Amino acid sequence: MSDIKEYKLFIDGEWVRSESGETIDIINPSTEEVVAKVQNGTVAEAIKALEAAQAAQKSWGKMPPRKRAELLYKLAAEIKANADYLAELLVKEQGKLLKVAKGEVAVTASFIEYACEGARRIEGDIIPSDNPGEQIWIQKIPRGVVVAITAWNFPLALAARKLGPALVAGNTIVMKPTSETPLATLELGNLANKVGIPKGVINILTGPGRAMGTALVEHPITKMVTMTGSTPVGQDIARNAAKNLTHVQLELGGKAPFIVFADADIDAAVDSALHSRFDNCGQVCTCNERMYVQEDVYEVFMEKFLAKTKALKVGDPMLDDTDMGPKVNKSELAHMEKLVEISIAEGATVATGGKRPAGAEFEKGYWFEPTVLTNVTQEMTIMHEESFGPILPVMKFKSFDEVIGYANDCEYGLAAMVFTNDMNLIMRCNEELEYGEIYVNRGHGEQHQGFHNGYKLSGSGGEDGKYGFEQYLEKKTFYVNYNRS
Ligand SMILES: NC(=O)C1=CN([C@@H]2O[C@H](COP(=O)(O)OP(=O)(O)OC[C@H]3O[C@@H](n4cnc5c(N)ncnc54)[C@H](OP(=O)(O)O)[C@@H]3O)[C@@H](O)[C@H]2O)C=CC1
Ligand SMILES: O=C(O)[C@@H](O)[C@@H]1OC[C@H](O)[C@H]1O
Repeated sequence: MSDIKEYKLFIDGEWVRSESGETIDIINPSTEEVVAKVQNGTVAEAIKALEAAQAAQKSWGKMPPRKRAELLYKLAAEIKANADYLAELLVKEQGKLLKVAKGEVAVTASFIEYACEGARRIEGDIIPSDNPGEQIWIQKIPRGVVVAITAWNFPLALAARKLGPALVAGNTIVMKPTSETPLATLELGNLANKVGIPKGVINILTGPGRAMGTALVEHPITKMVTMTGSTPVGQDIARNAAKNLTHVQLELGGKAPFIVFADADIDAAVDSALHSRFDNCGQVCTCNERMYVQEDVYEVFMEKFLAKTKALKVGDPMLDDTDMGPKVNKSELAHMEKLVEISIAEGATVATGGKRPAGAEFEKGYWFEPTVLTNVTQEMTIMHEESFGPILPVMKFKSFDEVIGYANDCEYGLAAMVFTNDMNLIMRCNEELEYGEIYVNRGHGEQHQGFHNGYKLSGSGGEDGKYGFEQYLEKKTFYVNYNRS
């Protein structure tokens, strides 16, 4: 009897095996071992989950928001109570460092708790009409059934980022985590049952994104799709959602510029640049994807930065002194190797890294060295294509206008990072950088009360904070005429 756990589909509060009779292997990126199996769900099961969510939404949406929040606070508490188990599951399925996985579990709970704080802030409007004896009421109501489709880099946190506001607002949810890293997300089903969240409010499916995802997006029961993932898939979802003009919220790819002006605190900039590129093996949507250093400080900056990059310890993500784990899968590793090959062919120099690390411990697993590329030009592929991995091209620049031109020369518009102590420069960057999220004198890292909002091909709608919460609510306008003389 295999001791590899087989997860089932979580539909209407029950765990069910897929009618497909097929499963998907979940691979540990550090060892290439199969750590679990999940159902290769079918379109019919996707529709069954939507129907369960629709049925449950009728009573869930009528529950006082505070009552909904009480249940979700309990879910957050259970997530924290199972932090070690969930963190180790994330390490096994995604390869992230245990210390980062523990952080992800904490953020998962806090995403839900933050959403719960909004339960008593679902506010509408009462507006005087132009007509005598008449009022205009604008009410905020749940949309209905929300479909949440998530990526593999922070799978549990991304699920909670959507589940929290969706459910507090009175919607029910069908979640389709990525086939790469669904395990920790599936565990939310057990915790939901444990705290008494009614059957059908949360449904969790696994199966091929293209088939199952499309079925979920196109179905008329679906009243909103919230998705985190790549730009091509986000565009696919937008096209498919158009069939029913379903509301979409898309958090997609990025190519964040990291700009260091001559007056910057160099040591602070070096540390932020290092973590904003190599944390989570560079698999963060707001990562420092390309760096621009003003020529006056380029040498001193690069000497410090390369020394710290070379000192990063790649290895077993379960060990506390490890700085970077593996890429999530084989194809992502191949993408790293391809990007380095293209960069060299286009004239770049590998200042450090650029290949799989040597050593017996790296024979299995999707390992790649922290890599810095110099002698790059703005026209090179690496300055435009998202790597979403531990590869950092660095360029010198002379003037403000030059670097702003480089930074905005991009099809993405999610995040940018700027280091300078000159307030005039800070305000000019704020005005001229075409990015939805700008970090000044610090590395990346959103906060729940902010607004995670990508311009251009980085997304549409944005999430987090009060503006993200609003997306989960529909508005109903009510003209009340009592002018009866
Ligand atoms: N802006 C942000 O906040 C973030 C952006 N990202 C971006 O995500 C990308 C990496 O994540 P990755 O998981 O590879 O992204 P993908 O776009 O490949 O997949 C994202 C999700 O979409 C599903 N999916 C795939 N095809 C379809 C479809 N046609 N219709 C509906 N759903 C579909 C996938 O399922 P399956 O895996 O089963 O195919 C997965 O659950 C990077 O580009 C990164 O920049 C990542 C994190 C945050
Ligand atoms: O999705 C990402 O890459 C980031 O938004 C990341 O996801 C959850 C964490 O809180 C964010 O840093």
